[in-house]
Amino acid sequence: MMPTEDISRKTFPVVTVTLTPAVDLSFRVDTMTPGTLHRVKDSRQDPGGKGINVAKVLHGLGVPVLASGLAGGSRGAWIQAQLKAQGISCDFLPCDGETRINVKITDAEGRLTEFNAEALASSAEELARLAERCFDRVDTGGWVALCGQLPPGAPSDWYAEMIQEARRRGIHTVLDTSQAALAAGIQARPDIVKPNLMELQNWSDRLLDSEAAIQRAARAMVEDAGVLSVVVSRGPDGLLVVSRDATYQVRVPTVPVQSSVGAGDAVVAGLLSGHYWRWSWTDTMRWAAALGTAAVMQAGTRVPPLNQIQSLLSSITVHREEDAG
Ligand SMILES: Nc1ncnc2c1ncn2[C@@H]1O[C@H](COP(=O)(O)OP(=O)(O)O)[C@@H](O)[C@H]1O
Ligand SMILES: O=P(O)(O)OC[C@H]1O[C@](O)(COP(=O)(O)O)[C@@H](O)[C@@H]1O
Repeated sequence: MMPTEDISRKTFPVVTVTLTPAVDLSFRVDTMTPGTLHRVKDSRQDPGGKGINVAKVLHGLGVPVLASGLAGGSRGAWIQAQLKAQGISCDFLPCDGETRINVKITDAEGRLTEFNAEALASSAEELARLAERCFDRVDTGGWVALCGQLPPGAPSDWYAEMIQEARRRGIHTVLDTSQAALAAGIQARPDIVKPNLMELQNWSDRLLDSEAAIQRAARAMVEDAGVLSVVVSRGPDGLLVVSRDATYQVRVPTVPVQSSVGAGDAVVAGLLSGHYWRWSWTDTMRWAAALGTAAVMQAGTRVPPLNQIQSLLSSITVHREEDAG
């Protein structure tokens, strides 16, 4: 019998945190019409939740990663069993209750309709234990990816506290969340924030109906809050990347869409892998956009194959727009 890996002492260059995991149930239908019967063409079930998706992609790329978080019930056990079967190291604390199911429906035009159920509540003790275990397992100089909404019961500044503690320990952070957790989290100045357009719009409390408005909102995140880099994912319009001294537009090709679930998580994995390999920022942005675009070409949240990611790179453009300073 193969000895099982003892991960209790091992540290990793990247640890992902998923407080709100889910079993993602993905359906493909021709058209979505409320109030009618839909015959499902394809269906699949994936371990889901933003940090879990980031870990799956990083592992697929060969970047050592630990998926951590909270998971409850038989679905929580299923998620961990699936990750372990794929060879992904995980460290989830058990919590009371049954992990949610999120339903994702993609129509023939690639449009996604999502039903995300309420996540399990977590207690202050569980969150404190998780924070401690997460920091025990990340390399100094490594990265913690704080991904997804906060569960009921968590204070809205939980990510902000994690970011501050990470900085004290010499650990970098990437934040991918929404609503109050995003507003509080950016005040703690993570290294990277990855909002999608809707999350940026909610944060800025303005209609982002022009290129100039989108850029102003992203720049405000950098200048008002002090975030180092804001990477705005814009679906088929690629990425807008704003840092202190520059703004970049990353344009992606038109591709056939199987499912856009997890595309943003693939972008986060792309940013982390570029940092892990010490690539230039331009190469990292191009790679992250290629991962997002390759992800939409897969059913559910299947990890895109390397050759597909590589074949997209030449059709992705990175354009530096301006020097702000
Ligand atoms: N229809 C699409 N065609 C090509 N690439 C896409 C498409 N939708 C998303 N992507 C890629 O995936 C990335 C993340 O997508 P987005 O939908 O903005 O993220 P999120 O899942 O966070 O909402 C985009 O920046 C882009 O690279
Ligand atoms: O924590 P939230 O905001 O409910 O999101 C959870 C969902 O996000 C996902 O991670 C997908 O995220 P993205 O499409 O934004 O990359 C799903 O796997 C999961 O069902």
